[in-house]
Amino acid sequence: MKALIIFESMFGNTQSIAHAVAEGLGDAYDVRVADVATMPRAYGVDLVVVGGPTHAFGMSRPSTREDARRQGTVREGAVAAGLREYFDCSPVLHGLAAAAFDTKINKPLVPGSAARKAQKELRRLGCRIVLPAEHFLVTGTGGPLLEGERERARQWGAALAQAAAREHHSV
Ligand SMILES: Cc1cc2nc3c(=O)[nH]c(=O)nc-3n(C[C@H](O)[C@H](O)[C@H](O)COP(=O)(O)O)c2cc1C
Repeated sequence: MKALIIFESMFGNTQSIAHAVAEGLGDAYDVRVADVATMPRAYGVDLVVVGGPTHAFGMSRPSTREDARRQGTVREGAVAAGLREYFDCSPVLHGLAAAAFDTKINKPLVPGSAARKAQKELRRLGCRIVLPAEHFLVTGTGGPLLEGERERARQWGAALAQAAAREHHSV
């Protein structure tokens, strides 16, 4: 079975979580981790996972990515496109198993989530959500990740593989 993890990441934190989720998916899947900037096609895959940084309470926009660039050194190509632009030009993904995650600042009182918005887009495209949107925390805008978040992401990936397998058997 094939899984595609599509990540958006300005400073590398969401990228790191994407790779940890890939580790968690483990042997059950042949996993490809792809930068959203390459506009990877979710064609011929059994599971798609999308992840991005929370910007201004939701998914990034060109203006928030420019803001990120003003705040630090961003990954090459990261300003050009994000999950929002990916969804805008994605074909329908009817019945595809899917899940979303984000990274966000470790401040409980700051609301909003890129993953919840991404999950809504996945549903709009016809995906079946196999696990609810998950969040991984950074200590500041540029990171680093909170201690233990990479391991938690690996566990989430493993839980995702199990949930998708249960669904697969029940249809
Ligand atoms: C312009 C901008 C807006 C942000 N807005 C939020 C926000 O609304 N809520 C939040 O929790 N974090 C916010 N953050 C922090 C990002 O979530 C954080 O930079 C991101 O998780 C780091 O991941 P990355 O290294 O993959 O880009 C914002 C960061 C930037 C640059």
